[in-house]
Amino acid sequence: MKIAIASDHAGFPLKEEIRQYVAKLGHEVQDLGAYNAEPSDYPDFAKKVGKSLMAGTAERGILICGSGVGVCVAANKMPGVRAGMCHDTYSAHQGVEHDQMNVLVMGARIIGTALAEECTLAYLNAKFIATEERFVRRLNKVFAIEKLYMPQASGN
Ligand SMILES: O=C(CO)[C@H](O)[C@H](O)[C@H](O)COP(=O)(O)O
Repeated sequence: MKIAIASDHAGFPLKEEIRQYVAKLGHEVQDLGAYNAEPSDYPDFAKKVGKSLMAGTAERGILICGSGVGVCVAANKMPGVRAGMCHDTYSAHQGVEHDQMNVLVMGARIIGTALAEECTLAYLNAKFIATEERFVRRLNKVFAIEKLYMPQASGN
């Protein structure tokens, strides 16, 4: 898969580990920064990953900041982005299977590298279960909210 990854300065060290891990798994990784640990602003990086998803140049995203909260809030302001902060493997795969999460968010000040890698693997291997009518029904309600409050949203 094509994976867009980004972080702010706080997420930079973990982003570097996860970038290498995702590449080792055989995915095509787009590293959208930060490229060093100089202080930076998390919305700039959330926007880069969101734009990559909206343009279709990436199928999934990974965002990392200090706690995960900042990039998660910012990314979810963009149409078509369904970002979820996951620091456990259950949420990391269930978020895709039930909710079609397309951005995995983690906090570098919260989670260690080994668990972050396991969450990343669970996320990347998971697929939305489109055969479950209730998941599709709920997702369509999410699209409806997006259409109502983000008029430019495409709904996918
Ligand atoms: O972790 C965050 C809060 O959710 C932010 O996204 C930033 O990473 C954090 O605020 C950075 O903190 P710093 O004190 O500026 O290093």
